[in-house]
Parts: sequence; C-alpha cells; structure tokens
Amino acid sequence: MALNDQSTDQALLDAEHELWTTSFSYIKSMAVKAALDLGLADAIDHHGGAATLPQIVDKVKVHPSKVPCLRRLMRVLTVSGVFSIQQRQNVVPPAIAKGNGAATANGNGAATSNGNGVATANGNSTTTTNGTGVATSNGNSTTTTNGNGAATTNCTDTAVEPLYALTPVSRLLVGSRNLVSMMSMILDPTFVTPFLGIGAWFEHALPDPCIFRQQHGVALWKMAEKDPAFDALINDAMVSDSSFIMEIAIRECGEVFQGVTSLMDVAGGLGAASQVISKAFPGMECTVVDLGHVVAKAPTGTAVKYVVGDMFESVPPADAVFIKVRLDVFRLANF
Ligand SMILES: C[S@@+](CC[C@H](N)C(=O)[O-])C[C@H]1O[C@@H](n2cnc3c(N)ncnc32)[C@H](O)[C@@H]1O
Repeated sequence: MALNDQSTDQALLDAEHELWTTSFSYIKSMAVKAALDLGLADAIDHHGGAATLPQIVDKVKVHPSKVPCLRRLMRVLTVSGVFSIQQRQNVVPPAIAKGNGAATANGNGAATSNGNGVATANGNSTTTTNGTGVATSNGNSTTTTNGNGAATTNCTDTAVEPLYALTPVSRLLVGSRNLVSMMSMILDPTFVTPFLGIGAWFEHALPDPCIFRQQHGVALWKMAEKDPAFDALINDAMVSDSSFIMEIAIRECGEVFQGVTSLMDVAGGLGAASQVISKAFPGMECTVVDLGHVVAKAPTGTAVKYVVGDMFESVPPADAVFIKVRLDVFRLANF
C-alpha cells in the first residue's frame, strides 16, 4: 500500500508543497549567485544601505526590458533574508471618481473611476475603470477595465515602490572585508555541477573518484595547479573566509594559541589565517606549508613564512600544527 493512500487531501497537498520546496531550494542559492553577479548588495550600499528598484537599476547592468524580472529576483532575495523590504508610506494618491462611478481606496492604493464604473483598490494596488466595468485590485496589483467587463487582480508587481535594504546577511557582501569571493567560489559552476552526480557516485565501488573528479576528470588541486583563474578563485575565497573567521576565532577562543612559540599552518593557502594569528601573537613564528603553485603567489614582506611541501609526505616541525578546515563542501565531496 502506498504511504499516501489514506492521507487526507490537506496532508497530500502539504507533502507536495514540502517536496516542491525542497526540490526547488536551489533557487535561493542561484538567486544569491545572481545577486553576486549583478552586484546588487553594492548597488544598495551605494545608496546608503536602502534603495528603490530604479536606484538599484541605475547601478547594475540590467537590460531595461528585464527590470520587472529584477523585481522578482529581489522578492526571492528578500524572502531569503538577504535583503529586507521597507515600504514607502503614502506615495500612492487616494481615490478619484471623475464620472458617475464610485472609487474606493483602502490602504495605500489608488482607485480611479472615469466613467460609471466601480473601482476599489485594497492594499498597495492601483485600480482604474474607464467604462461601466467593475475593477478590484488587492495587494500590490494594478487593474484597469475599459469597457463593461469586471476585473480582479491579486498581488502582481506594480505598485508602491519598495525600498530594498541591506540585512546582516547582505552586509557581509559589502565593504572592504567581505565574503563575496567565498560565496562566488561556492556558487561557481565548477563546484556546483559535481553535486548533480552524487547519485551516480554511489553506484561505484570505493575507492573511486570523488564527485569533483567524477565530473571534471581531474582532482581539484590538480585543476588549481593547471588553471590560474580557478586557482585564484580558490585562493581569494580562502583569504576572505580565513580573514573573517579567524578574527572571530581569536576573539572567542584565542587562549588556545597562548604559549605557542611556533606554529605550522598546514595547507594554509595564501596564509590569511596565519596572518591574523601572527598579528594577534607577534612573538609566535608562523609558517605556512602548501603546494608550490600556491606558495608562488603568497604575499611577501610579512612576518609569516611560506614553505613548499606536500602534507601527505611530511610536515615541518613546530610547537603546534594548525589546519583550518571548515568547508563542508570540501569534506562532503571528498576533494
Ligand atoms: C581549502 S584550502 C584551505 C586554505 C587555508 N587552510 C584556509 O583555510 O584559508 C586547501 C589548501 O590545501 C592545499 N593543499 C591541497 N593538497 C595539499 C597537499 N597535499 N599538501 C599541502 N597543501 C595542500 C591547497 O593548495 C589549498 O591551498
């Protein structure tokens, strides 16, 4: 017997809703990717942290024909908490009846009756009747009847111009210390597409290629060595992540580094974590060990030393060995 045979219709609809929501949950991350690609947070930041759609459009590359679509993207991003919406007050005019008709505006909506029609606007909607029709708009909609017809619109896109504001989430995407590089890496197709192959990956016996190699035919670090743009994508991401998280880590649990005189940051990338540790503990000798192509791009003239090495062969000696791994994406994919 199928599990759903005895379910009520409401339970079936709830279950279907859950299935749709879960299956479509990538829409949220793709909306964040679009926000990064377009620079939406920067555009809002440029206007002091809150901006209307026309103000945002002014700062980003959007074809004029796609402006209404951008409003939809903003809706996804506000529902996800990346931005918030502040409604402007009283920007829509009240009800106007020019003929024998009746116009009623409830809320911030505008209702206009130009003939004998009845126009009602509820919420932030705009309603116009030009003949003897009946038009009602609810929510953020616009409705017009020109003849004798009746029209009702619920919640479409045109109405009061909302102000889109930065939230604590999108504030992490602006300013000099931001997480744009990290999120750009996570959402890069090179990292996203391997996850489409998890099902196929389970069909093969271990040991087998990780999902990254299954997708791309080459290991992640090998690809980084061969492709400078991909290498930069990873290194920049790590610098933004490590700078952000290590400053918090030092503030919250810096005592774990007390008394350490030398520290070996294994697979430390460009050494952003070590740079933060070294500044917080100037007496500590911090060394980063990483692969040759990464060390070749390491910053010079800092207190942190960089050495080339393969951690699977040997790790140079030090008081403490430090390895920062916080990416579930790397662990899950067994990169
Ligand atoms: C996810 S990044 C982490 C970088 C750094 N720990 C951080 O969190 O900012 C992983 C690093 O491991 C390095 N790596 C990969 N295989 C390695 C190996 N066999 N020996 C040393 N480093 C390695 C990569 O070059 C890369 O810089």
